[in-house]
Amino acid sequence: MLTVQEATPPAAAPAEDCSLVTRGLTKRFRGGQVAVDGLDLAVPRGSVFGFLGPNGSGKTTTIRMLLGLAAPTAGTWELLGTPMPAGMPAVLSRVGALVEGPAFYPYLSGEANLRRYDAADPAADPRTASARIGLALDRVGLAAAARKRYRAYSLGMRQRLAIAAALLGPRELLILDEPTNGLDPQGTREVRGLVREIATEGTTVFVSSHLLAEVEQMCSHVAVMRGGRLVAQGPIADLRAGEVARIRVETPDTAEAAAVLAGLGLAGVRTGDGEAGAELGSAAPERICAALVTAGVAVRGLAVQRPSLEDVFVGLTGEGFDVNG
Ligand SMILES: Nc1ncnc2c1ncn2[C@@H]1O[C@H](COP(=O)(O)OP(=O)(O)OP(=O)(O)O)[C@@H](O)[C@H]1O
Repeated sequence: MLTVQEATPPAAAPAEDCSLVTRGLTKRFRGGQVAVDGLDLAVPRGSVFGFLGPNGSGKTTTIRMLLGLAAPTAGTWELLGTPMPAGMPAVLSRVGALVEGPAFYPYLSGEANLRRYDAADPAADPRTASARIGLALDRVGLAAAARKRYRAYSLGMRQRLAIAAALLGPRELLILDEPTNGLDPQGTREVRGLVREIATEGTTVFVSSHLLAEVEQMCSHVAVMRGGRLVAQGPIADLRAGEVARIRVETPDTAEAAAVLAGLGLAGVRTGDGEAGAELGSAAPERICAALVTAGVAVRGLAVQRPSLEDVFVGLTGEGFDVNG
């Protein structure tokens, strides 16, 4: 169920079914600024979980805390069912992460760059490095370009290589901070497709974004941040279930049209300049059209309007969501 934190306790899947759980996670920076405020996240195993919020809403700070790169001021968290930070050494090899873009050498090939990354991991067995690197390149679709120099890679290829670096070794959880930031539309499509593919292989993906449309296309679940606080989280399908479609009739006969809509038992009947509308509910648009025409209403246009996910967020949070951050 989708929950709005102000109204109900936070959602969600029971902790044992989750790859990532936080309870009251808080970060107050020196100087007093609270960047993350009492965050309760529950990321179901196997989900593609969008961590959505405008720039500055606390996403990167949260991700840095999850990975042990910043210490929380308060709260607890678990990765793969293991309490952190105590379990970090045991769990980190099962978690891939892309936080600040990894630095790659422009004059080395993608493969040689990954070799350097792999060699820096003390847990990785050097005898199996080639197989591991080959598999990671294959998973991100760069096998054919493995020998190409990094500087000849497109933006999308560069980001896919960064994801390959996070996928050196089998991962149960992948944490990606704004993986499409700075990419052109083609690169964005490539990375989105890759994230979906990784998820179908059973890896839970936790991915931050400030783009609502992107999360909508890529994710099964979403959590919405605003000003360091969680305002909603749950499956996107539940968000959709909360949408109320409306029927809109363009007509000079607004009063008559409104009377017909009310007569059909539709809720939320409203009239405006040259139009009348109502909530569609389970009514069939063609029946509404027929009823209007039978009643002598001059129908100039008829449309079913389904609110965007952004409209749903506005309804849930009582404020707008700036999709461009
Ligand atoms: N080291 C720091 N010291 C003080 N304030 C910080 C520090 N790091 C982040 N902040 C502040 O904390 C808030 C949350 O920042 P954060 O980077 O986590 O947000 P974000 O949602 O990831 O945004 P972006 O996508 O722009 O990185 C911002 O107001 C930011 O200025």
